[in-house]
Amino acid sequence: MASLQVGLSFPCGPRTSIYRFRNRPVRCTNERRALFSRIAPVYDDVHPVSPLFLLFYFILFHVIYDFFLSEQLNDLLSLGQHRIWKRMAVSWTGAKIGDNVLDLCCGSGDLAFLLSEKVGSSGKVTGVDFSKEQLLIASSRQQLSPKECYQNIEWLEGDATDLPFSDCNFDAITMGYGLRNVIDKLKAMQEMCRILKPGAKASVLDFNKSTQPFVASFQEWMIDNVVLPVASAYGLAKEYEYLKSSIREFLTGKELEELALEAGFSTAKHYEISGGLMGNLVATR
Ligand SMILES: C/C(=C\Cc1cc(O)c2ccccc2c1O)CCC[C@H](C)CCC[C@H](C)CCCC(C)C
Ligand SMILES: C[S@@+](CC[C@H](N)C(=O)[O-])C[C@H]1O[C@@H](n2cnc3c(N)ncnc32)[C@H](O)[C@@H]1O
Repeated sequence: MASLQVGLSFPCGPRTSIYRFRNRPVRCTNERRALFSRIAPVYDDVHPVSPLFLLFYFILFHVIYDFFLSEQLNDLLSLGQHRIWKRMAVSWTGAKIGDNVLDLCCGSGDLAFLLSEKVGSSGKVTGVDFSKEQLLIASSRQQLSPKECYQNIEWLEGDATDLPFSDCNFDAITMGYGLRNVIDKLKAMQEMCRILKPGAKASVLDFNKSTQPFVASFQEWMIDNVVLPVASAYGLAKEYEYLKSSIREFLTGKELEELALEAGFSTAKHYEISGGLMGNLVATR
């Protein structure tokens, strides 16, 4: 699979790069990419100053948005719980110092940064996402952090269903709030299985599609009455509206376990988190 580097004039460190390796022609996939790119900050590209200043404003805007809006929004909506859920997802991978690990659908990089702390400077983390806007935020967060180990992260633009890695490559994979948004979920799981080393784990964190009517109703009530009103105040109502239908159309824990086995994993266990509102699939190759 050919990898073609995108010419981004972004002040990245020597080990930071963003690659593009394939455009997916599927309209629906493009729509989802557009949705996540809209959630990433937009900026005014008609500015009568030099390209260097433009770049500066662009980075500043992304950083401010990321730290003071995006982060706060998920913190607010989950009462800070999403940080704990993400730490749990990383722990479940069993990643350790020196490992070569992957964060699929990395978005602005929360899980990749946690993985980076686990594997240390002797390890390597790759963050893959199909939204360039999300990757730019991730990259700017990396550049602004004083943490030395974060220099072990590389960002790649790509599709979870068609990954540019050889077989048996990674010691662990995380995927946070990604699989629910992927159209061909079996293909994504097959790709994860293919690129993991034998015995290595994929940890897939997402909203849980509960089979208990009370939990499912409470989850929907929270989305309608807490998440949507708060997201509206941030101008993101449309983007968050998509949450409820995507959870309804998602797979239950049992179905996720079956999907992982069908994709070739040898074992799969789904754990419910926070009373069944969230879930984490742990699949071992
Ligand atoms: C970080 C979180 C979700 C990421 C996320 C996933 C998506 O699929 C999206 C789709 C469209 C827009 C945005 C996203 C998105 O940000 C999880 C935390 C954020 C949630 C919005 C909070 C959900 C609240 C729960 C329903 C109830 C929480 C109860 C808690 C124990 C207090
Ligand atoms: C809700 S965000 C989650 C980001 C991050 N993992 C987190 O937990 O904060 C979902 C991300 O998945 C990405 N995504 C969705 N489908 C994808 C696909 N088929 N291939 C690559 N990335 C995808 C989106 O661009 C978005 O950044």
